[in-house]
Amino acid sequence: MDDLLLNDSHPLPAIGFGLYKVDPEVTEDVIVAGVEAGYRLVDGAEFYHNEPQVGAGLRRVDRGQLTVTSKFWGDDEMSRDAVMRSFDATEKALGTNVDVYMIHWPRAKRDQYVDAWRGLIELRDAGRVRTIGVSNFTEEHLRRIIDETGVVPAINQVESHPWLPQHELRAFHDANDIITQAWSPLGRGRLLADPTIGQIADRLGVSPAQVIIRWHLQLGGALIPKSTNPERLRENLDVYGFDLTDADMAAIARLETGERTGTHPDDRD
Ligand SMILES: NC(=O)C1=CN([C@@H]2O[C@H](COP(=O)(O)OP(=O)(O)OC[C@H]3O[C@@H](n4cnc5c(N)ncnc54)[C@H](OP(=O)(O)O)[C@@H]3O)[C@@H](O)[C@H]2O)C=CC1
Ligand SMILES: O=C(O)C(=O)[C@@H](O)[C@H](O)C(=O)CO
Repeated sequence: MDDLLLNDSHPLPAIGFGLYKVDPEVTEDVIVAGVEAGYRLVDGAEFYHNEPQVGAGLRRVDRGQLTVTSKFWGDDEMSRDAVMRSFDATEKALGTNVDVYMIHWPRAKRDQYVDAWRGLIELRDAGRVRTIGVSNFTEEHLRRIIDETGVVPAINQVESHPWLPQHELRAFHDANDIITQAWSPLGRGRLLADPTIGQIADRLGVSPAQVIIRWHLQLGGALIPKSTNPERLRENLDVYGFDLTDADMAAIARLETGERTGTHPDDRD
C-alpha cells in the first residue's frame, strides 16, 4: 500500500479502515482482522464509543507499525481545556498513544474552533501527538485557523465519494499542502450498486468497491473505508493491480450530484 507524505514530513498510509458504527462487541476482532489484512491506519474517534475495544485490539497486534487516529468531538465545549480533557480520556481508553488527532467538526456557530485548534497545536508541541489535522472543515474554516495560528493542518478528513468529489476543496488542500482523507468513501455502501461503477468493475474483473477505492487513489487522496468483514477488508486493500483509464475517471466524474450521505459541516453545532 502507498503512503502519502504529510506536511509535517510523516508518512500517511493512503488507505486505512474506519470504525464508525463498529459494534464494541466486535471491535477488538475487527482491529485484528484489519491488521492481518495489511492495514496500517485505524480511523477512530471518541464519538464512536468503542475506543476501549480498539485499545484491546491494538494490544493483540504489532502496534508499532500502525497509525492510530482519534478525533475531538467537542459537543459540550470546543475550548483548549476541553481538547485536553478529551485527549486524556481517549489515551486512557485506548491504553496507547494517539498518532493523529483531529477536530471532528468545526461547530462554527460556537466560534470556538480556533481555540480548539490551539489545543491541538499544544498537544503536538508537547510531543503528545505526532500529527494534527481537522475534519469537516470548509475552505473558510481552514483559512481562519491558518491565518490565526500560522499552523496548517496536515489532513482534512471530509465526506467524499463519486457523488461528492469535493474538487474545489481538494484544490485548496493541494495548494496548501493538506492531505484530503475521504470519509464514507463508498457513500456508506450506497454507491456500490451504481450501474456505471458496476460496468467498469465487470470490465476490469474487480469489485465495485475496488473501482471506487481506485478512483480515490487516482485523485491523489487518502481514504478510510469501513468494513467489519475480513474478506471485504482484504478486498478494499487489493487495489494496486489495476488502473482506471481516463475514460473510466471521466465516466465516474459524471456521477457527481453533490449528494451527501452525512451532515453538512454548517449544519452541525
Ligand atoms: N470525520 C467524520 O465526520 C466522519 C468519519 N467517518 C469515518 O469514515 C469511515 C467510513 O465511512 P462509513 O460511513 O463507514 O462508510 P463507507 O463509505 O466506508 O461504507 C461502509 C459500508 O460499505 C460496506 N462495505 C465496505 N466494503 C465493502 C465491500 N468491499 N463490498 C461491499 N460492501 C462493502 C460496509 O459493510 P460491511 O461492514 O458489512 O462490510 C458498510 O455498510 C467511518 O467508519 C469513520 O471512520 C465516517 C463518517 C463521518
Ligand atoms: O461518523 C462520524 O465520524 C460522524 O461524525 C457522524 O456524525 C456522521 O457524520 C453522521 O453523519 C452521523 O449521522
